[in-house]
Amino acid sequence: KNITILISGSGTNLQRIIDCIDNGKIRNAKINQVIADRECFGLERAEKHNIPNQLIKRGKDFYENLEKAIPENTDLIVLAGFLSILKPEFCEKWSGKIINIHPALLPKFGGKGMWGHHVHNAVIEAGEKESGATVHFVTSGIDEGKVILQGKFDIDEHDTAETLAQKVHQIEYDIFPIAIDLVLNK
Ligand SMILES: N[C@@H]1O[C@H](COP(=O)(O)O)[C@@H](O)[C@H]1O
Repeated sequence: KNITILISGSGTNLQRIIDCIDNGKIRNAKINQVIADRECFGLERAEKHNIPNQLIKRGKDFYENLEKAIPENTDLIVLAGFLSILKPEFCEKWSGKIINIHPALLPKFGGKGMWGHHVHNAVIEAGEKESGATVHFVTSGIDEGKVILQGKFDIDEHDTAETLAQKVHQIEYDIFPIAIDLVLNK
């Protein structure tokens, strides 16, 4: 099965997915394309692994170009730290075939502007006792799609947005491959 991965950043989740396809943790999967919406290190990871990759800059025609760039034979679109909001028409066309990872325990701390340290700061300011990550289906409602898998941990009194980000990443590296394998091989 072919998966297309959309990224915007350093691509540590992309790297984890590449490694888990190589080690068989994710079965029956092949990355047919990596697409970034900005210059980022994730593209270098794809290049290093000889995975077809391209940069589609935001701005005029971004969504048209993105639509055209998704290979016809794609079975699943995986958002791995992709920061552009997908248009409702795109989400409907690929309904049930797009998943995203979010660095918090949805439905809390989701929605517009809730990404990166903004999320972790909000979790700390709210005095939450636990945090984690969520893999969910993507719909036109930002971070509202059906949850596939979550992983969590207890927040300790010394945690900061930085330490939360690191702990959340570890959770992401555990649950994302399992969720992708689940969706692909159901
Ligand atoms: N949406 C969020 O963006 C981050 C991307 O990290 P990376 O995979 O590019 O390292 C991840 O924490 C993900 O939850």
